[in-house]
Amino acid sequence: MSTMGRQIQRSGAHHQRQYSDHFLDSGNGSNRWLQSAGLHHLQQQDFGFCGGGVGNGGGGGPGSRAFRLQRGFSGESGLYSEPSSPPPMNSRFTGQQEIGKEAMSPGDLSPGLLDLHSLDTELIPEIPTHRLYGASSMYHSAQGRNFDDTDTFLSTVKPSGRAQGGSENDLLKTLAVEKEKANPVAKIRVVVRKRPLNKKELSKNEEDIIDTQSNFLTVHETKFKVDLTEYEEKHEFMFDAVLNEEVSNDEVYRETVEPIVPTIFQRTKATCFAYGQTGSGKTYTMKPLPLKASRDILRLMHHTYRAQGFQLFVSFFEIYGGKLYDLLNERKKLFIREDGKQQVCIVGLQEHKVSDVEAIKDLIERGNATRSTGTTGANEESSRSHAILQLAIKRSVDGNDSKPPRVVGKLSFIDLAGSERGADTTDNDKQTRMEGAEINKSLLALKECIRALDNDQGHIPFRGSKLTEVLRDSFVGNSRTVMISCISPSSGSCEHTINTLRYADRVKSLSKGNGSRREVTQMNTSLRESTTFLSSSAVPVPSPYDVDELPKQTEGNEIDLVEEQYESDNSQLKYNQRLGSYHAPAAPAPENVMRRANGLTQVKESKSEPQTSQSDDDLNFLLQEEEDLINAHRSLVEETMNMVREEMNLLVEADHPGNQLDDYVTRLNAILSQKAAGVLRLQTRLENFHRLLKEHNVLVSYTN
Ligand SMILES: Nc1ncnc2c1ncn2[C@@H]1O[C@H](COP(=O)(O)OP(=O)(O)OP(=O)(O)O)[C@@H](O)[C@H]1O
Repeated sequence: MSTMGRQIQRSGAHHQRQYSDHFLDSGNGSNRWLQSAGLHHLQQQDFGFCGGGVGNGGGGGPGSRAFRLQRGFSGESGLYSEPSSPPPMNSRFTGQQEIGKEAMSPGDLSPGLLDLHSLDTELIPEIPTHRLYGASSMYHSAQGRNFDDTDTFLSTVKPSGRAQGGSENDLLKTLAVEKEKANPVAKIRVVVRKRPLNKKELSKNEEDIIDTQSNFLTVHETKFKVDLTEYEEKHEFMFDAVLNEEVSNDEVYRETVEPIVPTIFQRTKATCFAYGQTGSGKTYTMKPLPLKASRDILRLMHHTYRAQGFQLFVSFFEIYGGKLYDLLNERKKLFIREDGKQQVCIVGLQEHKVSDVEAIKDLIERGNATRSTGTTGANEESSRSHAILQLAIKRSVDGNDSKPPRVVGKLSFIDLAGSERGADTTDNDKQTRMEGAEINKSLLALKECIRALDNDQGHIPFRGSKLTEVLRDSFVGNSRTVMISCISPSSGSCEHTINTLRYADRVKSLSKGNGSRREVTQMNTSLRESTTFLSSSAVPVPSPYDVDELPKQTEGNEIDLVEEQYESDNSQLKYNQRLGSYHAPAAPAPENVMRRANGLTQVKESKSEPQTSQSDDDLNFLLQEEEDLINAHRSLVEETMNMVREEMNLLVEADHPGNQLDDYVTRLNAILSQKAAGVLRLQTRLENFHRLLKEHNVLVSYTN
C-alpha cells in the first residue's frame, strides 16, 4: 500500500477508533489526541460527559446519571472498553533502537550488507554543539542569521509548567525539550537558493522575476486577463533562509550543513537534500557540500574526538527508475531487503573507509561520473535519478577492531531528480513515464516522511518510495533535515519555480514548529483576491461551458485563458478553505470550480482533449487533493463529535421520566441520517483520491 493509501487508512477507521477510545478520557489524554488530530480547538469545549466536564463538576459522582452513562460506555457496551492511554508506538520503531545489529565487516572497504537502519548507535558522551568548534560565530549565516531553533514547540513549554511538574508525561516532555534545546539545530530547515540568469536565458531576454529580501521571497508572475491585458500576480513566501544569486557555495554550506555536522557525532542522522526543477542548480549546490562536510568531520575526528576510535565511511548510490545502483562499484545493482526485525538493508552496497580529504574527493568524483543522466530541453546534463551520498561515522565496539564498527551518526546528501520530471508521466516513452511516476512517488513520500518526522509521529511512512525506504534511518530517532530548494530566476521558469516553492512551503508549513504558513498564505490570498477581483470585474468570466461567449479576438486562446482563470480561482478557493473561511471567488461559481478540480481525470480520459491540457504540476495537484481530503476528514470528525454530544444528551433525556418517545425517534433518526451522509461524502472523496493516485501511478509496488 502506498504512503497515501496507508495514510488514508490511518486517518480513516483507525483514527476514528482512536478518537472513540480516547474521547471519554479526561484531561491531558483527550487533549493530546485532539491536538494530534488537528482538532485542538475542541479542547476547550465542555462535552458534558467527559471526566473533565461532568465528572469533575460535582454532578458526576457515582450515583449520577452521567456517571452511569460513562460507565455504560466503557464497560457494558464494550465499545469504549480499551485503555484510555494512547496505543504504544509501533514496536518496530522503538525496538530497533536497542536491538539493531550491524552486519558489516571492518576494513577499508566494507562490502556486503549495509544495515541502514541500525540504530545501535554508540553511546558517546554528548558534547553541547556550540563547544565543538569553539567560536559560535562559525554558525552565523551569510545574512547574519543563526541556525538556531525557531521551533515554537520549544518556546511554548513554559518554565512554570516544568516547575509544577504535574505528571510523569510532563516531566518526560520537559526532558525531551531540554535535550532538544541542548542541540540548537532546527529539526527541519528549509532554505531557498536562487541561481543567476544563465546565458541562454539572457540571450532570450528573459527577465529575473524573483525578488529576495532577508528570508522573504517574491515571485512576480505575469498573467493575462481574458481580454489579453497583462497583469502581475505576486507570490510571497517566507523560509528559514533565502540565498540570492550572489551567495557563494561556501556561504550555502555555512547556512545549511555546517551546523549539523557536529550533531552526527551525537548519534544524529542528518539529511540534506536539494529539490527543484531541472537546471535550477541542485547539482551545482549539492556537489561541494559533502567534501566541505568531510573536511569538518575529519577535523572534529582529529581534534575534538582525537583517539576516540571514530572512523569515516563513504558510500554513494543512486535510485534510477525505482532501482538502486552503487556509484562506487561500477553501477552494481543493489537490492533493498527487510530482515526479520523489519530492518531494511541495502544488499551489496560498498562503504569506503576514508581518512583524508583527497580520498573522499576522488570517490565523489568517481561517483558523479557514474551517475545516470538523460537529455531534456532544459538541461543537457539533466538527471532523472536521485543520487545519495552518505558519510557515516562509526566506532569500534570497546576498541575491538575485529568486530565490525557501529554506526554513530550519518550525514546523507541527496541530489534529487529534477522535480518537473514527475510530469513525465504522460510524455515520451514508457521508460520516461515510469521514471516520472517514481519521481512523483518519491517526492510525495519524502514530504510525508518529513512531515511525520517533525510532528514526532510514531509512524513514519517510509515505505512510500524507494527513496524514503533507503532513508528510513534518517527519519527515526535523532534526526535533522535540511532542504535546499533551488530555483531559476527566469520568467520562462515561473511555473516550475512556483511549484518548487509551494512544495518547500508545504514541507515547512506542515511542521509543528512553524507559524509562517498562515501569514504567508494570507498574504498570498489578499494578493490573489485583489488580482481575481481585478480580472473578474474587468471582464465577466463565463461558465466553462459557455466558451462561445468569449471575446472572438482571442480565438484559439479562449479555452486556455478560461482554464487559467478557473485554475487561479480554484487555488483561491482552496487557499481560503485552508484558512478556514470560504470567500467565494467573484466568478466562476463553486460548482464550476469543482468541475475543474475533477477535471484532471476527465482530461486524461478524453481522447479529444489534447495531452498538453494536463498541467505539468501533477505533484502539486496531488498534494493539494491530499490536503483537501485530510481537511474533509477532520471536518467529519468534528461533526461526528458534535453529533455524539447530541446523542449523549438525547440518551440522558430518554432516561428522564415522561420522555417523549416520538421526539427521541425523530431526533435519533436525524442524527443517524446526518452521520451516514457524512460518511458517504467522505467515502466518495476518498475513492476519487484513490483513483487519482492510481492514475498518476503513485501507488507503490514493492518489487525490486
Ligand atoms: N548559483 C549558481 N551560480 C552559477 N551558476 C549556477 C548556479 N546554479 C546553477 N548554475 C549553473 O546552472 C547549470 C545547471 O545547474 P545544475 O546542473 O546544478 O542543475 P540541476 O538542478 O542539478 O539540474 P538537473 O536536475 O537536470 O540535474 C549549470 O551549468 C550550473 O553550473
